[in-house]
Amino acid sequence: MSADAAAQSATALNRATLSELEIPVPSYDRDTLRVGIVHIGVGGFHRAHQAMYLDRLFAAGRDQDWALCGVGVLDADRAMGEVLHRQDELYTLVEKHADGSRAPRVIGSMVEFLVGPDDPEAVLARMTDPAVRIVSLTVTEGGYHVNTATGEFDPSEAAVAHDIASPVDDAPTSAFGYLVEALRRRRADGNPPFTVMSCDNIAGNGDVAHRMITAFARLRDDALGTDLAAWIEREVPFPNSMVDRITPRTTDADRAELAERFGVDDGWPVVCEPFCQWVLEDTFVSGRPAFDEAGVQVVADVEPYELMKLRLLNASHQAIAYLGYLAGFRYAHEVCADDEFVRFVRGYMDDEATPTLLPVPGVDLDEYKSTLISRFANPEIRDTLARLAAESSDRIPPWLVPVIRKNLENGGEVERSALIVAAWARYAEGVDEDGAPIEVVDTGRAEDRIAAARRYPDEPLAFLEDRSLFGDLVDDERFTAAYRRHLDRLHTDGARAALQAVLAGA
Ligand SMILES: NC(=O)c1ccc[n+]([C@@H]2O[C@H](COP(=O)([O-])OP(=O)(O)OC[C@H]3O[C@@H](n4cnc5c(N)ncnc54)[C@H](O)[C@@H]3O)[C@@H](O)[C@H]2O)c1
Ligand SMILES: O=P(O)(O)OC[C@@H](O)[C@@H](O)[C@H](O)[C@H](O)CO
Repeated sequence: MSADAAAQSATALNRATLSELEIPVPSYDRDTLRVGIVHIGVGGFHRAHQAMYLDRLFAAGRDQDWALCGVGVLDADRAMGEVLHRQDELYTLVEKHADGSRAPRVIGSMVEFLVGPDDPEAVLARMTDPAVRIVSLTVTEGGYHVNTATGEFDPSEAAVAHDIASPVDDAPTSAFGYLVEALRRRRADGNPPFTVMSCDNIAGNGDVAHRMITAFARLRDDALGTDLAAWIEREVPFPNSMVDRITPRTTDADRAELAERFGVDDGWPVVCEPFCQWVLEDTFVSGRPAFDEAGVQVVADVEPYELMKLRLLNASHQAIAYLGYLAGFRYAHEVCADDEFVRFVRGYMDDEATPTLLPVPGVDLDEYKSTLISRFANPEIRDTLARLAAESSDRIPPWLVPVIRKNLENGGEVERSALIVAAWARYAEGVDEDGAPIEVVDTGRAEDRIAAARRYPDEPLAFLEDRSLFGDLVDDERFTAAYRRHLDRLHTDGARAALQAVLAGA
């Protein structure tokens, strides 16, 4: 049967067709689930992670009053809304194993999806329902509006600026706008607040959410003459968490494969690696699902785990992304099939990232790092370097710059980190080693990064001069010497030679 024919004969996923499917489907009665969590930012990751853990709990007959209502606050989220509405909020999660096998399963833990721009009052009504006790977030690093130079709240984005100044009756347009207006209404109604549970890749994600959301509320208090910020500060918990599961963007090939191999016609399945981890701090105002019974590690202090993950996994993704792209690769697994790149990444992990970590209870770091390399090398995941190289200004400053600063303070090594930063600068020029254009994706920063990168060679440190991204790294002679040497080599000899020089200790 041709791919087209297979797709046409596949069964469209929705509640009426569940019993016809030949893959695992929810074994629980979704009609008895009740919404207890609103999640803002329903992309691939949330659907591969938190929604999957809840599906596991429901399948075990637990906690049926903690079902999910997904919310999108951006116009772009309409596309997800259309697919999920058509499919009764069901979707397929496909785990891709390195041996080519697949573990697909229909996830049923989301029972409602609301698009903010279409019906803001419906979103607020759900968020103010006392049955909702958690609002969770995956709104990307940029969604927290942190000024990377000062670490303070940056109110300049249009949607946020609108929500700070608008009258109470105006519809919110940003995630923070919805959160703070819902909390205001709950307090006015005499109801307890909800817990705000960030699941983004940010060190101290709960603490950052806490500081940014209260700063937003303070500015709104100033505009409206209210006193909500102090109440939020006092009453709303913001647990920290470390979240992990490599979830690439869904492609048409993924949709076609699901139809051909498993007979399921799903408009927006999620594909991911088999590995999954969630380490969560136990601070909730009105309870939580028994996440720990679904495999979540509930701990008192998340910090050692999140530093380990962000500095070993996410910063290594940055190492792979720019150098790998410039060397001609397009996928993470291709880079990790190359011995020189693997030695480089492992060297960064061992000699630069690891000395900056805290002791991590119960984790063998050597094994963790080896597992990371094999996860990156899974050829079935097909994680694109373009995904890993996007939004660099939100990623290098929080993940790699703290490693560099710590090593500079302690006399530690910075050679590999300096090459990673130089490779970002070279990549940001927007032209690859064959003269082909590179699409530099860096929301709100791309133009400025490209312009700074292109000031090379006249001003070799121009890219580093932005203190909002790099702090005072540009003033450190040891770092700038390494950075300049690597940047020169990237231009004269290319990414592979620059990497080989570091491996050779040159
Ligand atoms: N994909 C992964 O491998 C992975 C793994 C661990 C953690 N994460 C975390 O999850 C986040 C999302 O990743 P994804 O793969 O789901 O991406 P995605 O592009 O599939 O989805 C992103 C979601 O965030 C929403 N969003 C983006 N900017 C927003 C903003 N300013 N305000 C409100 N909503 C906003 C989008 O509408 C969308 O629903 C990442 O940025 C990261 O912090 C991702
Ligand atoms: O999703 P981001 O923007 O936080 O970062 C890109 C990747 O490093 C990230 O998505 C990883 O795949 C993920 O953190 C693995 O758990």
